[in-house]
Amino acid sequence: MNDYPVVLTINCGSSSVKFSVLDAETCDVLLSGICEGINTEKAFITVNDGEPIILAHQNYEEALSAIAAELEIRNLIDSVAFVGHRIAHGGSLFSESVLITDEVIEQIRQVSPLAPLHNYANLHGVESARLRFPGIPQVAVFDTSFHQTLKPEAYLYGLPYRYFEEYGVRRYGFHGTSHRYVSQQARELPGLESANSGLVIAHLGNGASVCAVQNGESVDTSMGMTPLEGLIMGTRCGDVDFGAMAWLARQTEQSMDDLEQVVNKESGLLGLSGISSDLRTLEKAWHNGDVRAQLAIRTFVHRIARTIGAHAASLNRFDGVIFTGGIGENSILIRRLVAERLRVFGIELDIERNNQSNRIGQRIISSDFSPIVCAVIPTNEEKMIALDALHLGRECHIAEYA
Ligand SMILES: Nc1ncnc2c1ncn2[C@@H]1O[C@H](COP(=O)(O)OP(=O)(O)O)[C@@H](O)[C@H]1O
Ligand SMILES: CCC(=O)OP(=O)(O)O
Ligand SMILES: [Mg+2]
Repeated sequence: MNDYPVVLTINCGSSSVKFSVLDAETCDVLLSGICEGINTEKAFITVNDGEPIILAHQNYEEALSAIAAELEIRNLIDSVAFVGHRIAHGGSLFSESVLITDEVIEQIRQVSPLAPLHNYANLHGVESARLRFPGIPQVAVFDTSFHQTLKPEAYLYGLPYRYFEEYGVRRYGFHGTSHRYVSQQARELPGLESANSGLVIAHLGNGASVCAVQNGESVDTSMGMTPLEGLIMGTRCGDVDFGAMAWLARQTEQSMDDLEQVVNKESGLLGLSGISSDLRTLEKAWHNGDVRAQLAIRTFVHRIARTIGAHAASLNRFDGVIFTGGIGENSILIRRLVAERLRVFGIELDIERNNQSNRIGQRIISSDFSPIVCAVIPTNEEKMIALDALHLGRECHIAEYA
């Protein structure tokens, strides 16, 4: 290991690659950035909230090359001692983070058809990083791990039980690294300090899910066997009546593969609005009076509020609603509209608190009279990934020198 080791975290999302470089001793963030607009018409990299730089190509390979170039400029490339990767789906093979080996890569590949928008992107990140940092311990941190505490009544579908027994058809849940981080951070907020608390966390990004956390453990979540179930997302439809899909298949003679493409890539905010999957674009259109953008946003909000309400019923007590993810952290409009739909719980936002910028970090946004605390907690999946990478990576170094 070199004198000033750092850990590089790579989080390949469905439309972005987030990365961070953390000091391995102090866990201070030395550098962080994001490549956005992957698989869209314009991709760019932003480092340390600086000016965005346009990328020549809008794919993951280009994003990873740009990240490596930024490390080189800052003489950090040779200091990388551990790499941590976000992997969306670990299936039933992985219930916790693991050191990446050829066998682990093969196992991740096996479950990848269950999260096609993510796991293949995640594996791209793993393969590029292994080439670039040979011999450096690389660790996989799974979105599904935090939800291993779900009870059968929360993870089973109402299908014949033999499909679970013979084919492993069950709900797994995702965004677990984010829900884990946010639920830990929530204990720093007034009113939510108790270890005995019930939270509903809404991770609203391009992918979106709700999680019910009782006493620090995930007890229910809106995504299922794949990251398609639950909320309406950027391009994913979320819950849809299977009967409707069967009817559509017969009417339009589309194959299962065609429809899988429709529900994953052509639906959600994009499909409803016909404009964009990006909420920033839709908010502008909303303010310009675009009817389809307004319909898409209202439908998105309806589903979020309904799902938060349903998840409250999975808790023993209901203390807080926490917003996180790109939309949850930044969209004043979405938080306001969701909270208006949750008045049935007595929830009341404070307008000024809700209007505060995400730059101030975690904050309460409910009024002092709200019986349920509402808050925004900026997620930090990178920190959780780095901590797991450090832990497992150090064990690996110790074993090497033993
Ligand atoms: N200032 C903002 N106002 C409203 N929406 C925002 C803002 N910043 C980001 N978003 C939205 O956040 C979403 C991306 O969330 P993010 O969590 O980064 O996605 P991913 O799932 O790719 O990790 C996009 O819909 C984007 O429009
Ligand atoms: C796999 C869960 C998910 O939807 O991730 P994303 O928010 O990065 O798209
Ligand atoms: Mg994300």
